[in-house]
Amino acid sequence: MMNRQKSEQLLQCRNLVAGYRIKSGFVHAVDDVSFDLERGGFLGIAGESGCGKSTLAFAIMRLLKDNATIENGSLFFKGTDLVGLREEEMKKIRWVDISMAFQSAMNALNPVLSIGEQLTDVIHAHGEVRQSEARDRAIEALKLVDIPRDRFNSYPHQLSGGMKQRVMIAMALILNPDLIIMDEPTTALDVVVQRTIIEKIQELRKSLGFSVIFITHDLSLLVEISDTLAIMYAGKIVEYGNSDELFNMPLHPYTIGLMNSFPSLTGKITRMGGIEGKPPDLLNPPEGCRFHPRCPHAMDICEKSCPALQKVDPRHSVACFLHKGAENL
Ligand SMILES: Nc1ncnc2c1ncn2[C@@H]1O[C@H](COP(=O)(O)OP(=O)(O)OP(=O)(O)O)[C@@H](O)[C@H]1O
Repeated sequence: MMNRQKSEQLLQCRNLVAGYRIKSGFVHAVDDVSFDLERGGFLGIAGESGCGKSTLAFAIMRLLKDNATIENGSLFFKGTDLVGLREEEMKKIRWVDISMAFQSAMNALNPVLSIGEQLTDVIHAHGEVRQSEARDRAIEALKLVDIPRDRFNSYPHQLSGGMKQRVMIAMALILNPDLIIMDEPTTALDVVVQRTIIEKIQELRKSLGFSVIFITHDLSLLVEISDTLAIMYAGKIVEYGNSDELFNMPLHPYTIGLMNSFPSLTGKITRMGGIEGKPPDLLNPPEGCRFHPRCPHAMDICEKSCPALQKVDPRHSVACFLHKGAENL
């Protein structure tokens, strides 16, 4: 992973459509989503619960639930479209090139296996490796996240929540992937532990060179830690771009609503608020812009037509008719 060119694209998601088939129809969880991720980059994806963040993450891993499908679009990872890959090919990429730290470490770790066994299992599952070597690599991975080797034989219940989460990160790192997807990795932890873990992730990212997609409902956290931000609303990216720029000049009324609801940059946030109403049912999303029923600036056109994500400058895009034509400024 050394000597990478900073501007090289690692992942290009194009017009991705994914969702769930249920008796009453199709749940439009990810609808025409596009974004880019550079090697070594840190993309934050924010949005309220149910807006499709986890579906997007699992679509990239090709680990969608049985009733879910990718209907359209592409996911170019190092030039290969993951969408078209057979499962055997995807198995060679999953965990090796792209790994994931799941939402809740409490449930993701196997309670009856020691953390050492769980880490070495990942290594053995992806190649012929002697037990002693797998053990050394597992201890090394634990060391990266500041877990001492004498914890190798500990069971998950013997560890604190923060330690379990760091074990999950060690597991995601163990095969030296290019991309780690983190889905609410610190949400269950208190603020101090959360901050320590995020600092650790940033430090490792700089030394090892992997890229991160960090998914959370906590936009105030993302603004601090991401290079690039994507704001999702009801299955769509409504605003996308450089984090500082988006923070200093949010354009979409939804992003502005989220920014206005920050309690503090360091305080604990339990849920995003500050916007009247609730997100739509993705089984029957509203016509036009999906945010229009909640938007304080909705115009006639917003009810009829869905605005495309358009560049307002090279590092900032928004999907909103209030900014239609802004690309010509
Ligand atoms: N197995 C399923 N069958 C049908 N619909 C589903 C299924 N799983 C998720 N959904 C729906 O898909 C939409 C997107 O869900 P998703 O979990 O991706 O959102 P999210 O933003 O990650 O939310 P959270 O932060 O709560 O995890 C929601 O409307 C959800 O109800």
